Amino acid sequence: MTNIADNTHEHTQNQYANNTELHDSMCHKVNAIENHLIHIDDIDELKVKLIEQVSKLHIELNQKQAQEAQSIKVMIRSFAAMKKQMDGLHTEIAIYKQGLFEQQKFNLIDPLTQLPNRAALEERMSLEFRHYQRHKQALWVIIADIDHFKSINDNFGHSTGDKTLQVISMAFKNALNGSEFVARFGGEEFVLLIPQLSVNHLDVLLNRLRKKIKNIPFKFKNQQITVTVSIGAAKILENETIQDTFERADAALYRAKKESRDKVIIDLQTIATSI
Ligand SMILES: Nc1nc2c(ncn2[C@@H]2O[C@H](COP(=O)(O)OP(=O)(O)OP(=O)(O)O)[C@@H](O)[C@H]2O)c(=O)[nH]1
Repeated sequence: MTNIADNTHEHTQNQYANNTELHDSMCHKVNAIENHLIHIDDIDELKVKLIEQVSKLHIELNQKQAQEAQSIKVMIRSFAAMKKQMDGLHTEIAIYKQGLFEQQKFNLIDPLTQLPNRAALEERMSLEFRHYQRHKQALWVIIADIDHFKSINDNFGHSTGDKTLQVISMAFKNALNGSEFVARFGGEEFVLLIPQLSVNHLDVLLNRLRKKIKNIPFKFKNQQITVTVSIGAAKILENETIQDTFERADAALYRAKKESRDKVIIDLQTIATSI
């Protein structure tokens, strides 16, 4: 693009210099005609001189016209080349934008489970928190953790562990509707954000999910294996941050692990404020 602009600029400057030269020369001839008209009395001599000057003027006028036509041609060519380059740039920008968008999406997805990752969760938590501040609708933070997952890795290998994570991720994903959200927080831990449910409904939903996972017929090395999850849940309270809610859900999960595993515990403070 810069090259085209530079060439066009150079051409225009040259044309301007040539035009100025032609213009001066034509003015000179017009002056000469005036002089002849004033100073030559003999009609025949005057006629000869005038014909001479006018024919020179004709030639220069033609040159001027040719130069102007050439300039217009150069301009049209430059604009066409610039437009082509602009179109190319637009295409490049669109491809670049698409790549950036894909990259951003890629950066927010956990490659193993295809669930949103921890970065995506943090984005979503901020969004849900702002929504909560505006509308004060119930918002649940739920942390689920696979029980004794280390023993699956230890007994059946890391890739079996990976497959287990994929299957359980699917179960989480399929149990939720469009307004609900699940992310792989890390390792064998998942975080769910669920809006608007009452304590009882949430309890039913989470226990249904827990049982569904427990009933998945895992078979490793010809051995039937039951995989369970422990779940802790907390509802956001007035005047707390979503990080506070997260901490309470984590404490509830800790209790579920400690009490028996394969269990759902809803944070006590949440229950007290919901009665
Ligand atoms: N296969 C596999 N294992 C993982 C991955 N991320 C974390 N882990 C394993 O998950 C296991 C988690 O073990 P722990 O934190 O002891 O938890 P646990 O065995 O589930 O025990 P509890 O949570 O107390 O029931 C560790 O062995 C990690 O190596 C992963 O992406 N793939």
